[in-house]
Amino acid sequence: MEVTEGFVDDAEAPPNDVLSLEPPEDSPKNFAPSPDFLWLCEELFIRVEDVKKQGRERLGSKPISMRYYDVIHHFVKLWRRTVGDDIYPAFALILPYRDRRIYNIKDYTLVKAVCNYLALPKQSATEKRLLKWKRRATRGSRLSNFCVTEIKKRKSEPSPERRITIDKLNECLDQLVEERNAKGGFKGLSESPAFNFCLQNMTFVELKFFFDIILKYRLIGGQEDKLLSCWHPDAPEYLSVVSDLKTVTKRLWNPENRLRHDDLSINLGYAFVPQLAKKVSVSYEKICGKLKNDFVIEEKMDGERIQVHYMDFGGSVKFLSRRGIDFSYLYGESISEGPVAQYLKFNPNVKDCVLDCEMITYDTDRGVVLPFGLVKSSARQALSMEGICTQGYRPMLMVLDLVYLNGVSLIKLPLHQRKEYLVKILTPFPHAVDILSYVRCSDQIAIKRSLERAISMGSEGIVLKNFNSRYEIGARNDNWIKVKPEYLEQFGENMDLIIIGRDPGKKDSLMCGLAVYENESDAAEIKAAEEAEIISLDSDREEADEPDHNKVIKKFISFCIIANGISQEEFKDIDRRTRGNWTKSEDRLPPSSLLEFGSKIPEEWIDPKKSLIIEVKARSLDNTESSKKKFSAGCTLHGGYCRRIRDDKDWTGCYSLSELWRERRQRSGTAIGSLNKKYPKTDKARRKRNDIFVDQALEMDDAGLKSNVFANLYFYVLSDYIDPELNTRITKPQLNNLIKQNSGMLVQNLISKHHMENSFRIISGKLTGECKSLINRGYDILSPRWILDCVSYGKLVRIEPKHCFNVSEELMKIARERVDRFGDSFVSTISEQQLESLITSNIDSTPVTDYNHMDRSPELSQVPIFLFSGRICYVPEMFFSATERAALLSKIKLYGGLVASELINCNLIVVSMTTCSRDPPLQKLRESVAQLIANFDSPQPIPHLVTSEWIDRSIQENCQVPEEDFYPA
Ligand SMILES: Nc1ncnc2c1ncn2[C@@H]1O[C@H](COP(=O)(O)OP(=O)(O)OP(=O)(O)O)[C@@H](O)[C@H]1O
Ligand SMILES: [Mg+2]
Ligand SMILES: [Mg+2]
Repeated sequence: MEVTEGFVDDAEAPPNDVLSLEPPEDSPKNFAPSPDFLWLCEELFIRVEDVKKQGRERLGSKPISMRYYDVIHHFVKLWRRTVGDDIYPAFALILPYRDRRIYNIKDYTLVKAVCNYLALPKQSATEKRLLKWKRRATRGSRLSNFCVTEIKKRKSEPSPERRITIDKLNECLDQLVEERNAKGGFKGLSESPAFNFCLQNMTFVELKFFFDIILKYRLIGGQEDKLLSCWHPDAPEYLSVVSDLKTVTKRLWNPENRLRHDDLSINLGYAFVPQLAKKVSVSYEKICGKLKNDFVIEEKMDGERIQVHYMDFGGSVKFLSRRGIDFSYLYGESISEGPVAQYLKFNPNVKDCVLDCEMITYDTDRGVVLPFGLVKSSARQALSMEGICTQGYRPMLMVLDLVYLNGVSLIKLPLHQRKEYLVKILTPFPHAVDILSYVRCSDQIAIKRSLERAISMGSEGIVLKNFNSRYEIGARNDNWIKVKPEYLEQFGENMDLIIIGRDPGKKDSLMCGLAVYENESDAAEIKAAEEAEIISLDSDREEADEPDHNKVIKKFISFCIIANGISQEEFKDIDRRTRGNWTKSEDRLPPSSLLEFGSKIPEEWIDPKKSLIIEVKARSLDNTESSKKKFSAGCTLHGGYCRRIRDDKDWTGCYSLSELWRERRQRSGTAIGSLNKKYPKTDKARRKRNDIFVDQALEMDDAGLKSNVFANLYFYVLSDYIDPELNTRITKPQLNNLIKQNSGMLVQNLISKHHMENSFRIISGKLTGECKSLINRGYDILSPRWILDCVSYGKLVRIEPKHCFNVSEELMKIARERVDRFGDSFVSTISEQQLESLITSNIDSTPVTDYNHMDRSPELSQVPIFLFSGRICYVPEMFFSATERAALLSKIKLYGGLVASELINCNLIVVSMTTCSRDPPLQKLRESVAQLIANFDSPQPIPHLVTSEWIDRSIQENCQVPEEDFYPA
């Protein structure tokens, strides 16, 4: 069908009211001249401060939030009655951090400029005092107070003929932006005419708030939403869609005129928060149900989310990140230029439109789309126009959705219709602009097949979208579901954590935190707010633990320390971008309403709202008793690694406590805990994988041959065993098997009398009921550890404390004499696993008898020879020469890793560095990996696949680096 200008009007096209959604032409006007800035200070800022000062002590019976509301309501009414309908000039000053103007003024800059203005000598005592203002700060005091105090001492208050109006101040600020950002001619703040004009003409009261504004302080801290919703009930939500105060105030000035849901929508030229995909861990069947058995399946592309605003027939094009950062200078500002924009081939009748896309990287040398990992690292260095297309890479726009067309928002249309329109208006251009393909499906088999296919193609996963769903701005719900394989040796997805603390002495570690959402705020406040109709309460109970952009972050809590993966440049970058925002903990701790620590307190902390987000690779969760106390989250990450600074996210994008809990719940799933999740007992294929330990035990005993180690001994095995170092479960049948293979005899109960006391061993790793009663009857119970050690050493090892689960005093005494203070055996040779135990116990100073109950120690991974501990690597022969492979294997073993002989047994696959993602052997290998999940009805953990470079880099960095960055390209 030919596309005609009016095709959106066709019968099947959007309902008519969509067409009438053009923004109203009339814009708000003020009838009175601009009020004085002093008036704003007195009518709003000071009154808000007064409420804050009075605090929670009740004045009359009004709760504090009502008192704030009164002040704000009064101000808004006053503005409307005495000034007019355009409140933008005031909002820009009241909400400076929401204002787009960038001044680049930090504490330091301001202090220097003020001292300069006071004509103080360099490094004066005053200057030093001001720079250290935080030390003297009591709660609620700010740098602006201290600056004004110093000015007061030396200058008298000016009494200008005319006060500075709000408009005049805004002009000064505009000018300040220009001065501060002027290329080449950059001047210090003290030389700024705009700044000096304000200093000379403002009263002390005004000055204080002026300083706050240029420092982008939260002037009415916490009351922003009240202010916005007092002005217009839809303003808070609308601001979250358009992220621009000017747009909000221009559109929303008559409270009678409510936005329809659609208006919380796409605005040409302004970033909106894109719809996100939700991760669910349920069966494919349930997923189908959530998607109403009618959905499309797309590949999950790994790049950066980007939205294209195409305007004026391509005369102007904008590429916006989801935070509204404009990347048009990189990709092109109109269709006549730029590495991407010039390839946007739209039907000539398209005047304007908005596309939801993913920007990926295309390898021009080899003609492939780069797999994950490389995209990000290549994009990171390529933030200049020159950088972006050189070195054989180029950006490629993968279009996912069409959400706006010729003045009309399409978000109400069902997905399939948006997709149909998309292909009608846009012609792909090879390697530069493409439309993501999809298939329509209805059952779980399709999901499973697609996931298998994604794995065998080396892709990140798939995204499923309800065929008939509308586009929901900023939502993350069941209409878009992402399905990725789980990975072995990894805890959930990478987490985006907020930096909250650091120890400046230790240059290489950062404390990170989680967000806690406001699910239940203080009951009195909710009531007051409800009465005042200033917040709408979320009634959707089911989604209660679902964070989305509408939810408010209540506070942050400490979670972990990240010591790996942060390069020197990244440290400098973090430091530069947070300078001036750090507080020494010994001077002052953060209010616990903002940031909460456990027993571990960093030397310096930062307000999370002024901090940065890093993407952290999460290997496993440590919820030992000690970490429960150390971090306010009640657990911590073990082996976390910083993959990158997330420039595309701010503090609101922080991973949350509820997400962590969901992940934990899902991991614990059906069985007892995370250990079991990997190897559900019920499943055949799983059980096979579980043979790994047995294999190893046998392998150590020379090529898996049976031995006579247990000849003439009888065994009674009571329970499974969880190996504390490998985090692996060895089941009772496996233990029995191991005993049999090594010539031991099994008894099924104790009634059989045909054995002699001293040729009989009871084995248990758990205090079961039966075990208890046997202990009470005076039997010695040995740990399965003893079985494993005997098999490993190929002989009956002498009983040491670690082999004793519960034994008589006498036996324990003998056992103790066989080891030194740290439990190191005087007799047996030592395996790496055991050395690991020794070192752990040494560090923890755990009593020697406690081995069996020990957790894998986090400190351990810092010892280089345990770098790969827990890793079981499958190194397929076909990718290496014999010598190469032998070298690699010894490296793995040297650093504590194990080698598996079969794919099914491994938790990491290593191929050679020269392997190309399209090599047929690699494709076959990935197909085998895909087969691992073939018999399951929900996503299963699979091993990561890396090139041998991962081994080298891990050794070099002395920690396991992110696997996804070492995928064969
Ligand atoms: N077919 C697709 N449909 C929707 N989103 C896709 C698709 N392919 C890739 N994406 C990307 O996946 C992201 C959502 O996936 P996910 O929530 O796992 O985020 P992510 O890739 O980890 O990145 P982030 O942490 O930024 O959200 C989207 O923001 C988008 O950038
Ligand atoms: Mg992504
Ligand atoms: Mg993510």
